[in-house]
Amino acid sequence: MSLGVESLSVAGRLGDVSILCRRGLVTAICGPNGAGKSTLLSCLADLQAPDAGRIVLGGRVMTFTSARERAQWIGYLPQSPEIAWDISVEVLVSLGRLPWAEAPAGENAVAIEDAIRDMDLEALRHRPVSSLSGGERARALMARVLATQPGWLLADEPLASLDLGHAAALMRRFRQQAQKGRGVVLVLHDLATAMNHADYVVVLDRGALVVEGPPEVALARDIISSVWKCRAQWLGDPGERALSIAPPSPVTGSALRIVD
Ligand SMILES: Nc1ncnc2c1ncn2[C@@H]1O[C@H](COP(=O)(O)OP(=O)(O)OP(=O)(O)O)[C@@H](O)[C@H]1O
Repeated sequence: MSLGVESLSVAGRLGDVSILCRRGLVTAICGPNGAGKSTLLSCLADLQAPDAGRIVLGGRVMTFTSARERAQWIGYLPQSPEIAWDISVEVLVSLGRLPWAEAPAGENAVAIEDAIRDMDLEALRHRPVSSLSGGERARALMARVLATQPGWLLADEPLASLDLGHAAALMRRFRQQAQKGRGVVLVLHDLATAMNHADYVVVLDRGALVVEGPPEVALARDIISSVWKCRAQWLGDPGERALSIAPPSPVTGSALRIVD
């Protein structure tokens, strides 16, 4: 089943964008600051009504009978999530099971434990969220989304606060989620992560769709040059690529890649 938008417009932010994401795949949405990535993701999450166009799930206009049903289908991690109460990590993660409150208690407990383990939060489970570092907090919020086990996982810059090891581990989790048949859609600034870990890449610029396709097509150096205004070069082998950005003066380049 696919999730996408058809001719979507949000005044001043997105214009006439159409894309289709597929379950079982990791889709990355890339683009410079202000390109409309977060706006697109929040529309896919059904949290923002477009001015024109439609959001489609399985080929039909996306409609849910209740907020609970939407939460069962769509797990969403915003770019700057807020935590309203100073609860413990374990309680925060367990909130991810609210959409499945009627599921057997054992099933909910397993989902919560899996999410806590997957995000390396065992040692922090009893800590109040106010005492966590930025990256620990980000992992706890991601665990809450994973605990829901929704049909679609939508995450806006999920790696932004994570160290290298936790970022690599989270990308492995996203891959596993896709292999379980879920749809995974990530806003990513790190183009090497998108190149190495996404199956499909959507590039936005100034509210418009520039290109979509396999990473090597959508993130080709001429596209990086025209969209990000950088002279860039891919190094290494497929799946382990690093992006070298040419400096303004011919001194040195720099490259960083995350490899499993
Ligand atoms: N609430 C809002 N009201 C008006 N304009 C907004 C609002 N939120 C975002 N915008 C504008 O819409 C455009 C797209 O914003 P969006 O947050 O979707 O971009 P983005 O691609 O996610 O950017 P970034 O990489 O900086 O997070 C930007 O020009 C932004 O300034």
